[in-house]
Amino acid sequence: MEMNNTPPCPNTATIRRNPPRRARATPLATPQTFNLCEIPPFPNDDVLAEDTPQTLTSLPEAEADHKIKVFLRIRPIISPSQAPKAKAKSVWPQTKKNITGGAKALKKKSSNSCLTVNDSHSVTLSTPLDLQESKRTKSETYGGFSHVFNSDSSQVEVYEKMVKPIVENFLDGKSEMLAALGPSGSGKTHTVFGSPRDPGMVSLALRHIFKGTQPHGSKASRSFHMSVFEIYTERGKSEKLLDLLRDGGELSMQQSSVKGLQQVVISNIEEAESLISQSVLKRATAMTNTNSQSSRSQCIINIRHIPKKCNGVVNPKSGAVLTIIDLAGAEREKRTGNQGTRLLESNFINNTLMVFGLCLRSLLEHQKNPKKPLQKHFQNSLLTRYLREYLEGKKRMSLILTAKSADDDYLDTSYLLRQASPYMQIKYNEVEPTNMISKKRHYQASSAMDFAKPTPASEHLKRMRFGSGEHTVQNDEKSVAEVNTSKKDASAECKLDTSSSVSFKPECDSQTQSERSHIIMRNFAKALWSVLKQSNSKLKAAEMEIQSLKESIRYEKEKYLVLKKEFSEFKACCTWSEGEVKVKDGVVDPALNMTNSDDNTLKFEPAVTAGHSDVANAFELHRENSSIENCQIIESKDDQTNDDLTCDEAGFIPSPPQLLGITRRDSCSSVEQDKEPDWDPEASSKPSRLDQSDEEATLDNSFAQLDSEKSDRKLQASASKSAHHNALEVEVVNEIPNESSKLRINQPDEEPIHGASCTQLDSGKSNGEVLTPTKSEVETVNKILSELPVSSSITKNEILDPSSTKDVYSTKTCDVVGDSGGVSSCKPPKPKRTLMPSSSLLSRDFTFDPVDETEKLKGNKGTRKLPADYMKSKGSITLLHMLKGKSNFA
Ligand SMILES: Nc1ncnc2c1ncn2[C@@H]1O[C@H](COP(=O)(O)OP(=O)(O)OP(=O)(O)O)[C@@H](O)[C@H]1O
Repeated sequence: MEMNNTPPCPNTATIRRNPPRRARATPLATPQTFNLCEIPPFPNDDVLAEDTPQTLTSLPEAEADHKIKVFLRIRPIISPSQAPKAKAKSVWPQTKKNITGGAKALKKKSSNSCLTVNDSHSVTLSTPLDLQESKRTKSETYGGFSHVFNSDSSQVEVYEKMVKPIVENFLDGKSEMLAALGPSGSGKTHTVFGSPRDPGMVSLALRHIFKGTQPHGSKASRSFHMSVFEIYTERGKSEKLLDLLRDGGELSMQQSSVKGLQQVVISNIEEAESLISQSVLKRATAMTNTNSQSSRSQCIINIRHIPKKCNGVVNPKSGAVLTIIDLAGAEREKRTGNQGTRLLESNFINNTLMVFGLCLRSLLEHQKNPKKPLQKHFQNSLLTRYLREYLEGKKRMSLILTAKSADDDYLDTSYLLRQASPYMQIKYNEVEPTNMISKKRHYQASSAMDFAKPTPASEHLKRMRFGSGEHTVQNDEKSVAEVNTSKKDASAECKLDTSSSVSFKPECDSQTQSERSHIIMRNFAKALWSVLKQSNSKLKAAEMEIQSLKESIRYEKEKYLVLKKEFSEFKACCTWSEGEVKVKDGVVDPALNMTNSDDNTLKFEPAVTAGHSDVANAFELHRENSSIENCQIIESKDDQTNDDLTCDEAGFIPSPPQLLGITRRDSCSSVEQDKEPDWDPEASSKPSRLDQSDEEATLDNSFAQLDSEKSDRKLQASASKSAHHNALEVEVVNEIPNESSKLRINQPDEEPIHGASCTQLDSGKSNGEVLTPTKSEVETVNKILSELPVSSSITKNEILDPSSTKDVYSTKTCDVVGDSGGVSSCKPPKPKRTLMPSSSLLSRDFTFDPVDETEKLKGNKGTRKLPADYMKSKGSITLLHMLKGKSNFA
């Protein structure tokens, strides 16, 4: 139906008013003389600012700043009667467009609007009545626009809200791109270029640029260059580039760079508007059914700032490019009715716009899902190749969507909104820093000067470029063309002397060195600052850890104090009385401290420790009148620590080996522990017999008990003592049969020969069997007694009768001591400071044969059990041997 109503495409003709194109001569670059100015201070504050720009600005604003801005402008509905008027007013220089044809072609439009502005950021697209049957939805709402300009919006309003921020960013050194996108006749060209009476964004931006630079006197420090070119198709065969500036010709593109593009220096608004009007006249346009002056090409306007060198330092506030693109409108064949060349142009335009949209869609999908690779759609058209960095999100880009709101334009508007509204979600991947842009431009300009004849200095400059790649090289070439174009302009500030030979002044070298140093220092400061931040975070973490450790230490200290207090309280619970040790809770620390009281009673101050609950020791050492020394040690069978006992010099000092010599009830007596040691006279009066078999049995029993009750250490010590004296027992019995006044010195782990304790042991084993000395022993004893000069009081029976009240050895000891010390023979010698073991008592009076078996025993020191053959008779033989030695000594 629409096809039938569409008028046939008029015979349109593309008119170009530009002069014939001819090849330009290869430009020669010349060194540029730069004015020296003051070096800006190093931005320490900016580099070392603690707050990043993201933190300074609010998050939504910062996030929005890194997204593509999409604006929507709704063209007013133009009635057919207004069309000629509008046509007459809109175009600056009237071209030879087929105005009449276009006017005729203008179809009578519906006055109904399908597009309603909800607010400044959203619109609602309503389906026209004639299409509601075929459409599922009656209306669609599109939101998220940076701003929606309704049909009443003026150019100035659009500029203020859309382009002005872009221009300000451009003046601040940020590259920006603004592209007008929409269907044919929607007002793209009107928005971009406008008319002399109603100038568009380009003119307003130029006015802003020069208005803003003039008051600051920045004419000397800022230089703006402009280049305008178009991408068109010639009969739909191929894409071509055309420089729209005067004397501009065909251009070529390598990668993403346009070769041979003129860049004209513009110093004021008049010059700039003159260039713009010339470019518009030169641009290819044609009359279609939808637009009497439809653009047939993609027009690209670049306003670039080439920074001037000031003492070799680029002004960081400069160096950016503002790109404004007036895209050709998408056309539907049904609407335009294009045929022939127009149809080919229409296909080219639509294809270019499709590639443009594919690039943006691929970028959006790639950003949503990084695993999805970024498609290289940009390679499919010159436009997208040129805009590659923008379409890859590396530079800032804004889109102005122009839409027609009439019901007849519903399909075009719906397609535009559905296609372009997702673009507002695109983010900039990496935006070139301001300073880097300026430096890059500077290097491009520097390279342009050295283009004709590369010198070592120029090679040095190339090496200094950041992110150097083919694109940079191409930009250099582009800059060469631009710079060489600008030299033709008389008003250019930096005129290039083409006649002069190419040379690189040392000044430039020093300038580049200074710039390089500047960049290095800035980067170093940034790196240092990042390191400091990391260190600061680590330091904070370490401080937190230290704090937690302090807390734990404090807790442990408190715990320690509580335990200490409990310990002191427990210690206080242990009461001590003279001459005895009372243990509470059954815990006594075997590490006893002994003190000598005034009444010569040794007190043991046990240190109570945990883990000894089964220990119940009571030691009592009592000394009376310093003449009689009684020592009684009551030891439980669980005692395992009596070898730790010590004694001060004033009294009895039971060194560990000595204590081992004290009679141990568990080994030599059957009396129960925890009782006052009872001396069983009956047991002591029992006849004992020195029998080898019994001795062996007794020894075995004794060792067996020791093995089960004593530690290895004590056993070794005992064995050592027994090795010296081989089972001696000395017992001093007072006249008064007081058990507490008994002094027993016994080697429990050695072979007991005489005495009550031995009787006890023997009784346990032999069941009362009477032991009778052998004949050889009797003879030996008689012989010895006969040789002893001081043993008149000792009879054979006393020696051989173990049941005698007086211990033969005790008596013998008394006699010996009495002889040597002049003390009564019935009393023991004055107490020594140390309690010598039984072996010591004998060894101090007896001289031993060096070839004694004791030496042999040393080899068995530490063994639990002596050889059987050795143990059989050594006890008695050793005793006799010692007695013999004593007699020899005497
Ligand atoms: N906002 C507007 N106010 C008044 N007139 C407008 C407005 N927008 C567009 N026009 C008029 O509409 C007509 C078409 O506009 P324009 O040529 O700018 O469309 P276009 O999108 O550039 O079309 P094409 O893509 O075919 O070049 C022009 O005569 C223009 O003056």
